[in-house]
Amino acid sequence: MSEAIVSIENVTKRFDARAVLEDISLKIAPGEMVAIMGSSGGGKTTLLRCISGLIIPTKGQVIVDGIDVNAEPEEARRRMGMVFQSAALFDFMTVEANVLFGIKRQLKLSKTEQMKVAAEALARVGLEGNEHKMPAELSGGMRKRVGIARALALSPKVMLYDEPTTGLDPITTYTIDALMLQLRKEFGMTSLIVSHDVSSVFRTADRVAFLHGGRLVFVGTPAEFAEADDENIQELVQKSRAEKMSLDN
Ligand SMILES: Nc1ncnc2c1ncn2[C@@H]1O[C@H](COP(=O)(O)OP(=O)(O)OP(=O)(O)O)[C@@H](O)[C@H]1O
Repeated sequence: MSEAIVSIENVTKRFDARAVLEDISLKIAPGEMVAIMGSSGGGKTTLLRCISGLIIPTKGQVIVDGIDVNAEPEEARRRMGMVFQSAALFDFMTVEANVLFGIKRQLKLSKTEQMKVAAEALARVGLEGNEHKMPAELSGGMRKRVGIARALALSPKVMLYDEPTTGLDPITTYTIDALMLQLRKEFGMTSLIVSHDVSSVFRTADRVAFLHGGRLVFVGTPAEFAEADDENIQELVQKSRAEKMSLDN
């Protein structure tokens, strides 16, 4: 693998005495799309939070673009864009104001330049012309797009997506998948995607990492994942096949 842009090194996280992550190591190459899947309570969100610096591992470290996330959290966070499950928009602000929020805080730009960066980010996610709408006026898919635009506006090298397609219908899911792939094609964006959605993962991910009980029990391509000899993985794959068949009929 070329030099990793994200390097998770022997990360253990305990809450009180309970280990929620146990000795996780994973290297992600620039431009790679890696899905983090797993059983409910397996530790996916906790791992994403350790990577983003929102929580500090009990042991081990995370290096993002050469920066130790625990030692220099602000510097590391500048390299990462976080897209939250609920999109986490401010409901009392317009779409444009939501995207401008991080730009104003993090980028030293004139007002005109700030507006230009926000407009470009909204255009990249296909939301031009929606600047003055309120979040309540948007569909679930559009809200996710605003969340992506807000992260994208700060030009991160790595995007962290927490369940980007949960709660979306299959067609909207498809458009969000296409958008994540487009960002890789255009900017070589590295992505870590926490997901439960096997179909979406198969469309987008280069590799799948599967967490069970806080341990990384599988890392491999989607094709290897589909054939993996692990009962929790097979349960998920079979469930997804059954859902797909019922949708097709
Ligand atoms: N701040 C916390 N304090 C104590 N326990 C926590 C905390 N955050 C998470 N946990 C526990 O850690 C375990 C893993 O949680 P996590 O949210 O990372 O799992 P997950 O794989 O994302 O689950 P799900 O798919 O259900 O969202 C759970 O048992 C959870 O209760």
